[in-house]
Amino acid sequence: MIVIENLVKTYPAAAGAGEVSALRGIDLEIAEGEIFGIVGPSGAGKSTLLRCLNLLESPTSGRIVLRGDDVSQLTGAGQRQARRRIGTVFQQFNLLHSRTVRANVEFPLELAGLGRTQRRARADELIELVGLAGKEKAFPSQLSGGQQQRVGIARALASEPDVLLCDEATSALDPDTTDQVLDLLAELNGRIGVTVVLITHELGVLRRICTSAARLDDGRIAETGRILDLVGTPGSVLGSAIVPVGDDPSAGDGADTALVTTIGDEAHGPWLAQLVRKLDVDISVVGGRVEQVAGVTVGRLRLRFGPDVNRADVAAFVDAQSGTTLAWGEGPETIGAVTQGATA
Ligand SMILES: Nc1ncnc2c1ncn2[C@@H]1O[C@H](COP(=O)(O)OP(=O)(O)OP(=O)(O)O)[C@@H](O)[C@H]1O
Repeated sequence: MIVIENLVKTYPAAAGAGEVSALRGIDLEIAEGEIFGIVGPSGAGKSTLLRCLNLLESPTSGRIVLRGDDVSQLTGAGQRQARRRIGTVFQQFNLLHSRTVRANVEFPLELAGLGRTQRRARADELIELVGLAGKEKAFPSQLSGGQQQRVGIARALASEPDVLLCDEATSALDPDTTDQVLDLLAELNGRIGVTVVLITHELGVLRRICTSAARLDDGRIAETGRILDLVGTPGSVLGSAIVPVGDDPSAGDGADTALVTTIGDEAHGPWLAQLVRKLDVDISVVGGRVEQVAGVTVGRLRLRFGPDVNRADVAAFVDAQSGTTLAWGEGPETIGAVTQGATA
């Protein structure tokens, strides 16, 4: 659906002091029907990437290919047409306050030159789709934040885009409303098949609805993959952040420690008791967490082993369990400046 090739964006620095490299060569593929999360610390380049994707900003070099068409070098009418293929949902909703809900949703259709009857029919259909039937004549100030964001989503869908780009779309909402809006995005993805790309600093967003994700760091893609693959990859910073177990209270005392990750219901059998019985080892559990990730139960345990543990035997035992991976040591660095979020 979207192929980004060696995307570079450089800005002139303030007071003519050289250049700022916001994107340093991004390569990324987003498949049709994905809910794709892009995370990273402040200044990593998330907003710049989003502005390049919705064609508000021209890349310095590189390509953005949308369903086979290079959209990064377009200008004028071609660019305006391509913009309609990408709907954007904004953090602060960006609604027109003097217009009703219906008129807000109709706005992009007006710009596209659609007739009144068609506009109204399409707007009302979208308003119903986002769960706001009956609110057509309300003004944004008469709606809650979550309802306003539903209007923002309906408006972004008005021109039947290939992709819905969400720019921190739930950051201004409370945790319950965040969950409702995320669930709506997942429902729309399932019902109308729209590909969703979410820029976020909330790991809870990735856990709740994303199928794949990328971590941006200093203008580069530091890692990317299917969410459950990242979670099951020992050493994945993003995987560790999605299911964190906290710091090891006994770190640095020389004991053998390991992180064991279990993915899926099959993996949640009594493997720990069996491990202790089979290898006759002493194990302390010094951290743990169970989360629903992309609708699947994921568990992570931090284990501390007694002296003289045979690592090869433990690794062989864990390897033989389905959906289970093991990584020796305390785990990767934390992601930094990304919040866990209240959402499940
Ligand atoms: N218009 C601009 N002019 C100059 N530098 C810019 C401009 N926009 C962004 N930058 C710089 O590019 C880098 C990436 O910024 P960007 O806003 O894309 O990061 P971000 O990951 O979205 O951060 P945040 O999470 O804080 O919004 C930063 O160093 C920023 O200062």
